[in-house]
Amino acid sequence: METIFALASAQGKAGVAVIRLSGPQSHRAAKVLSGGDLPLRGMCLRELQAPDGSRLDVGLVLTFHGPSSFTGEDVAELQIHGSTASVNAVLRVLSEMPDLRLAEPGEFTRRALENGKMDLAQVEGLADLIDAETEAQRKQAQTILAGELGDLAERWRRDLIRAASLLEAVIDFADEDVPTDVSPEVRSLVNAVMADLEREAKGVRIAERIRSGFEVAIVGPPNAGKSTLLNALAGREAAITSEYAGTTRDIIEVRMDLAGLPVTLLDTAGLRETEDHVEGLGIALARKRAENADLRVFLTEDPEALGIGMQSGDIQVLPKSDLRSDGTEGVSGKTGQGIDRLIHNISVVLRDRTARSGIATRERHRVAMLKSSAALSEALRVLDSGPDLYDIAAEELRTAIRALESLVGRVDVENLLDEIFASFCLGK
Ligand SMILES: Nc1nc2c(ncn2[C@@H]2O[C@H](COP(=O)(O)OP(=O)(O)OP(=O)(O)O)[C@@H](O)[C@H]2O)c(=O)[nH]1
Ligand SMILES: [K+]
Ligand SMILES: [Mg+2]
Repeated sequence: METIFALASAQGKAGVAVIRLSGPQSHRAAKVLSGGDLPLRGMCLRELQAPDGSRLDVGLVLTFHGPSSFTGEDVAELQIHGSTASVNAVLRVLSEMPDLRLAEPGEFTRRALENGKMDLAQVEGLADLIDAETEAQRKQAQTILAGELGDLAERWRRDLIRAASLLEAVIDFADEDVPTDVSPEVRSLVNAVMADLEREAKGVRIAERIRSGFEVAIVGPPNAGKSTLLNALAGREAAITSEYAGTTRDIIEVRMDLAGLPVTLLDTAGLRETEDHVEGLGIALARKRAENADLRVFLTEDPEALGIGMQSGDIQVLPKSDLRSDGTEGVSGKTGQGIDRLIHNISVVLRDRTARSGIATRERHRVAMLKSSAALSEALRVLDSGPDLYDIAAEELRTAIRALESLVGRVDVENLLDEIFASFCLGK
C-alpha cells in the first residue's frame, strides 16, 4: 500500500495549515522531517527540516496508529503555519521522499471506506457535510455521517433474513410435516419493512432539496417591487430595479441562507399581457420557473390576475407597504418593513416540509429502496400461491436484501466509487 499525503486544510492564507499523511511510511516520513524520534503516540512540537538541514517551519506533529485512525492506516498530521510558501515547501520535501505520493481527491476517505472505518452512506454524508452551508444541511449530513442509514438498513436486512430463513425451513423440510404456517410471520416482517422503505423513499425528495436548496420564486405584476424585494432579502443589489415596467426579463437567482435553510430566490419578469416580443419571452420563462419552484411569493393584491395558480403553502404579500396608510400588512423592499415577517413565513412553510424528510438523502438511496420494495411486493404476491412457490418468494427476498446492501456499499457499488470520490476535495 502506498503512502499518500496532501494538504487537508483549505488552500491559501490561514492561521494554521494541516498536511496529512496516510500509509505505512507516514510515521517514518514525519520522523525524517522532524529530524528525530517521535513519541509513540500523540503530539509534539518540532522543527521541520529539509534534507539539507535547513528549517522549513515549526509545527505540531501528530501520529495515529492504524487501525485507530481516520483511514484505518498509520496516519501523521503536520500542523504548520498557514502560509502558501510554507505549505508548498513541506509538500515539495514530502514529494521527494521515496514511496510517498500526492493523494488523489477523496483518497483518504476511500481508504477509510476500504478499511471498514465507514460505510458508503457515511462517505456520502461526509461529502455533504463538507459542502454544507446552512444549519439544515449540516444536521442532515451529520445524521448520515453518524451511520443512521446504515443502522436502519441493517435492521431491515435482519428482518428480511429472518423472513427468508422461515421460508427456507419450509423448503428444506418439504417432505416432512412442518407443523406451523410460516406465512403470517413472513408477511408481517415484509410488510413492516416495505412500509419503512416507502416512507424513506418519499423523504428523499425533501432531503435532496435540503442538499441542493429550495427554490422560492417572487412573482407579481410589473413594477410591484419584486426586484427591490429580492435585493432586500439578499442584502445586495443582485437585480436591476427601475420605475420602468418590464425591467426584469431573465430570471435572477440568488442563493442564500434563509433562517438556516438553503434557498435559491428567483426574481422574475412582471406578469402581464405584452406586445413586446422580448418581454413576452421573459414572461413565459417566469411562469415556467415559478410554477416549478418549491414555493411562490405572490407580491400582489390580486393573485388571480397573474394567471399562475397558487399552490399549497404559497404566500401572498401586499407590495409597497410603506405607501399604505390603511394599516394593512405588507412588505416594502424599499424601507425593509415586513421583511423579517416574510422571511419567517417562508421558513415556516419550508421547515414544515423538511420535517417530512427521512434519513435517506440521495436518488441512489431512493432507487435502491424502491428496488428492494418492488422485490418484496413480488415476494408477497408469490407467497399467496402457497408453499410450492416458497423458493421463488425466498429468491425475491434475497434480491430485496441485496438492494439494501448496496445502500451501505456492501455490494454492487464498485462503479459508483469513482463518481462519489471525484466530488471530494483534495486532502479529504
Ligand atoms: N415606495 C416604494 N417603492 C418601491 C418599493 N419597491 C419598489 N419600489 C419602486 O417601484 C419601482 C419598481 O420596482 P422594481 O423592484 O423594479 O419592480 P419589479 O416588480 O421588479 O418590476 P419589473 O421587473 O419591471 O416587473 C421602482 O421605482 C422602485 O424604486 C417599495 O416597497 N416601496
Ligand atoms: K420595474
Ligand atoms: Mg424586476
